[in-house]
Amino acid sequence: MSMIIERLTVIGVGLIGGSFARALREAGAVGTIVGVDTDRDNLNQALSLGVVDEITPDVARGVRDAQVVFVSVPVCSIPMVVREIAPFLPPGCIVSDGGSVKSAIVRECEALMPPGCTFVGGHPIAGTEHSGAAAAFAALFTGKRCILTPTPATDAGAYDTMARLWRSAGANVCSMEPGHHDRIFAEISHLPHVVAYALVHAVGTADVEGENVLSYSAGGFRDFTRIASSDPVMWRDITLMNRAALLTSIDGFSASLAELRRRIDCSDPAALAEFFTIAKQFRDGIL
Ligand SMILES: NC(=O)c1ccc[n+]([C@@H]2O[C@H](COP(=O)([O-])OP(=O)(O)OC[C@H]3O[C@@H](n4cnc5c(N)ncnc54)[C@H](O)[C@@H]3O)[C@@H](O)[C@H]2O)c1
Ligand SMILES: O=C(O)C(=O)C[C@]1(C(=O)O)C=C[C@@H](O)C=C1
Repeated sequence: MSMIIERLTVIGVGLIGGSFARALREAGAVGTIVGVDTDRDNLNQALSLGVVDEITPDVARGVRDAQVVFVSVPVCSIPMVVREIAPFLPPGCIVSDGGSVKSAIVRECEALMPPGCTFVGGHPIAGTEHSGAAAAFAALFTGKRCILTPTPATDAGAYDTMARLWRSAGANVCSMEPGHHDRIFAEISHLPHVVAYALVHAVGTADVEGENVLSYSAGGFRDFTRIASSDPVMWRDITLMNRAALLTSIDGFSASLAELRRRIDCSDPAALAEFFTIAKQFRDGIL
């Protein structure tokens, strides 16, 4: 793989920013990688683990001479970080992100770009429940989707550079309108996380004759709730930023749960088997 850019700055060297850095280095797609993070311990760890080549807590110094700045912090902080770096961006710099919500970020960050610089929204559809530079690994994006969310304001060359970087990180790149992205991921990603957190909350506080119910958890509960171990700040921000679409998804889920409850309450075997069969067919179809 040939080099695509000489200098990349990653702001937020956690699971996603660190994995992007590791994957690009392994592919030989970047020269120097600079890491910026507000968590000094995490930043030092990123350097000692070889995730990045240089570190600084100072964003102005961090973006100096960067061809691409990749912002990978919790979604509500992304526009704030972009506002902070905007006066220091070198001419022609591309700013991109890995945030799980797109409409508000793309709208606000595009408006913050100085003349000659371009914002390209992005979202890799891969992750784990772990956080920080130590959790980052190069293969995270291999064979996974990365959605870019260009608008009429997006420079074609900048889009092409981000698409090439993500492909060299192993991802399959596609593009999507930001609002459409947010409605889809409210259903397929944000709703399951909210349901998993709610389920663990309910079972964790359930009182069955004073027993610690969680101590009886087995494969089913553990498989279903892995994602409830994800970072609370990341999910606080996602639910706040995609509030409207997520509330619609929660209403759809509540109706589905209410319908299942009704069928259980009626002790109707055929209606229950039908409900479970339809859900099983959907689930088997994605394996
Ligand atoms: N974890 C996933 O499964 C996943 C998947 C796809 C996209 N994302 C998105 O990627 C982004 C990062 O998530 P992550 O899982 O890598 O989180 P993470 O907690 O592993 O990393 C985020 C890093 O950002 C740093 N940070 C926070 N605020 C900062 C600021 N203002 N300036 C500089 N650094 C700051 C934190 O110290 C941390 O090291 C989020 O926007 C998230 O929505 C996450
Ligand atoms: O596998 C996980 O732990 C994830 O939650 C990853 C996951 C998801 O599949 O919903 C979470 C958030 C993202 O924005 C993209 C991917």
